Amino acid sequence: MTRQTMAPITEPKNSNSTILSQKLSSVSGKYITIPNIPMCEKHLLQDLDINGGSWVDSMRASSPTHLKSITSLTPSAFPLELPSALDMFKHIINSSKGKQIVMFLDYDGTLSPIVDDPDRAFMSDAMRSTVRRLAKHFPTAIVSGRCRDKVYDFVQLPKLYYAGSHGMDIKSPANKGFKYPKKSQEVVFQPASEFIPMIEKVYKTLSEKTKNILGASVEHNKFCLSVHFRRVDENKWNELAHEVRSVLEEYPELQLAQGRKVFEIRPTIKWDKGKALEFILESLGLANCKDVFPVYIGDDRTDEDAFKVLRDRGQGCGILVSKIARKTNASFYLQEPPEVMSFLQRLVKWRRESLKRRFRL
Ligand SMILES: O=P(O)(O)OC[C@H]1O[C@H](O[C@H]2O[C@H](CO)[C@@H](O)[C@H](O)[C@H]2O)[C@H](O)[C@@H](O)[C@@H]1O
Repeated sequence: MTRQTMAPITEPKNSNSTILSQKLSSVSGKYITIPNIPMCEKHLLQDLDINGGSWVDSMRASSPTHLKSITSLTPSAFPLELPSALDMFKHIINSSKGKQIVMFLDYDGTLSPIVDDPDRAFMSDAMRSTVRRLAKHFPTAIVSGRCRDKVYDFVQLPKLYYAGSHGMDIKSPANKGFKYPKKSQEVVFQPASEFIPMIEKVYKTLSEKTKNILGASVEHNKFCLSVHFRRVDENKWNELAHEVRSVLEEYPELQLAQGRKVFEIRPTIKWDKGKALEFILESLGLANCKDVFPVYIGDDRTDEDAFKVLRDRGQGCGILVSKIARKTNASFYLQEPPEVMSFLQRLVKWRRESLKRRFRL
């Protein structure tokens, strides 16, 4: 199944990737258009093991309190034995030698702590100033499930790429600053724009159907929706999942994924945070470059698509933010946002020192 839409441009890396290879081109100075972003297989509640009884287990599994922490596990019990990105900092830096580092940062749970109220997931001033300094040295993108405007309001830094709605809404900075490659282009990219009326309709229906479930909330993320159950009593999860499933059965064009105590509803197009990463590299003129070192830091299941892209490309590294042992395509872990901040600060420090050495300042 294919659709006519705006899309990028990267060479398929494997048979699953059906994005057409096409040179970046500009329409109206800003938009990139190519036909045919394919639809992907629909995932519904049953795909999440949420059918017949086991779906509450799946909802429960998105709660760290039900899982073992990395530190409580012996290495052999933690199959991937991920090393800490802080412990491996020198190794990461050595691997990036002679390459252009490009930073990709998830927002919730990576730059800001997970909190009960999604509207109050503020990042600290210290984290903001760390990201500001980071972006002075490396092209930097925020990649989030939230809608782009909302994540921008939280981050408030103009010289970054922002990829909202799980990568379905990408905008480059107007004024990039000197750290961006000369070849980079200004882009706005929205591959799911035709789904806006449908998302609007489902938002209204789901808000209505869940309004009597105490603590449930539906967040409108423009090209996708988040149904939150962090504040819903566990004995109401069954009812909530039933409502979500009954609505989505009417919309075969929408699929469901699960994040951290949240159902993520999005169009069934083959577009995700991994594709967003590739798109941004392409718009920076770095997609086919061997000397690029993308670093993607994220905590969510949706970030796995980006980790996998890096693993498949054999470039850069994925860093999972988690205190919880889980299967991942990331190469390293950091435990929580404060560790993310330490890692980013070390990166800035290392970069400043190497510039000083180079220019003997
Ligand atoms: O891709 P991200 O930036 O990580 O966004 C994923 C979802 O994050 C938000 O929800 C999560 O964080 C909330 C605030 O800490 C928390 O209350 C919720 O339980 C988490 O799932 C955001 O509200 C969603 O819209 C994003 O899709």
